[in-house]
This record gives sequence, C-alpha cells and structure tokens, in this order.
Amino acid sequence: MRVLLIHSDYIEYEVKDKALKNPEPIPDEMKKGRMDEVLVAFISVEKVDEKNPEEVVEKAVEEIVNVAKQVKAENLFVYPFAHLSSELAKPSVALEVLKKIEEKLKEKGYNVGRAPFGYYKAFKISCKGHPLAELSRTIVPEAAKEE
Ligand SMILES: NCC(=O)N[C@H]1[C@@H](O)[C@H](n2cnc3c(N)ncnc32)O[C@@H]1CO
Repeated sequence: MRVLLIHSDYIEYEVKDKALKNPEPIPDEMKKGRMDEVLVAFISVEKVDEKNPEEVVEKAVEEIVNVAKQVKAENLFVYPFAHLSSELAKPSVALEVLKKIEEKLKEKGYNVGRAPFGYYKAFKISCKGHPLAELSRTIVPEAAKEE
C-alpha cells in the first residue's frame, strides 16, 4: 500500500465519471464533498496487500493516526487514488481495505470522510506547506517481507 498524506486547509471533490464498470454505488450527496482543516490520505492499495488485508489496514490506521497526532488534525479524509503504484490490488479488495481504514479511524474518534471509489473525480486541495504537511508511507504485510 502507498499512502500520500497531505495536511490541508481543505479538500473538495466532485465525481465526474465512472472509472470502473461497477464503481461503488453512492447516494447523490456523495457526488460532491468538502472537508476543512483535514489530513488527507491518498491511498493506492497494492497487489501485495492481498496477502494480508487485515494487517495492512491496521498498519495504515497506525501510520495515519501517528501523523494526525503530530499535525494535530482531528479531521481525516480517505481518498482512493490508483496513481501511486503500478501494482494495484483488484478493486474488490481495495474497496474493502479503504472502507475498513475509514471505519477504524472513526472508531478511534476522528471525523472521517471518504471519496467515492471507482470514479474519475475533480478535486481541489490546499496544502498547508509546513514541514510535516507532505508525507508518504509504504505499507506491506510481514509475509511479503520474507520473500
Ligand atoms: N483518482 C481517480 C482514481 O484513482 N480512481 C480509481 C479509484 O477510485 C479506484 N481504484 C481502483 N483500484 C484501486 C486501488 N487498488 N487502490 C485505490 N483505488 C483504486 O477505481 C478508480 C479507477 O482505478
């Protein structure tokens, strides 16, 4: 899994078109969204994550929470982003992993938004520009490290 973390004044998105034959079904209110004072996590779920999705969910949540505490962000935004890797997990696994990350971050008390999965989206983001405002993380299951 590849994660790009951007501490932002805001992020806003608008769904434009289907990018998969069967994108995530979404209600009209999810076709546009905005979150302010937010730590955005652009996430590419990778093929290697299929070896242990539960483990990469836990590790991703840990990494995102660590950064959220450092930058004092209470709002988090999970953004499905298929452009950080050339070895993507299949959509069914990726969607489940992203939903689980969202769910576990909420369980930890954060306000969590998520952009719809399987669509082309226009988005605007305002990076805060401080030294910890742009970070990236690579997360792999332990099993993959032994190979
Ligand atoms: N920016 C627009 C976009 O990326 N659209 C992507 C994601 O929303 C989602 N998607 C598919 N596979 C994955 C994956 N492995 N990880 C994350 N998202 C995925 O499906 C779209 C087409 O790849």
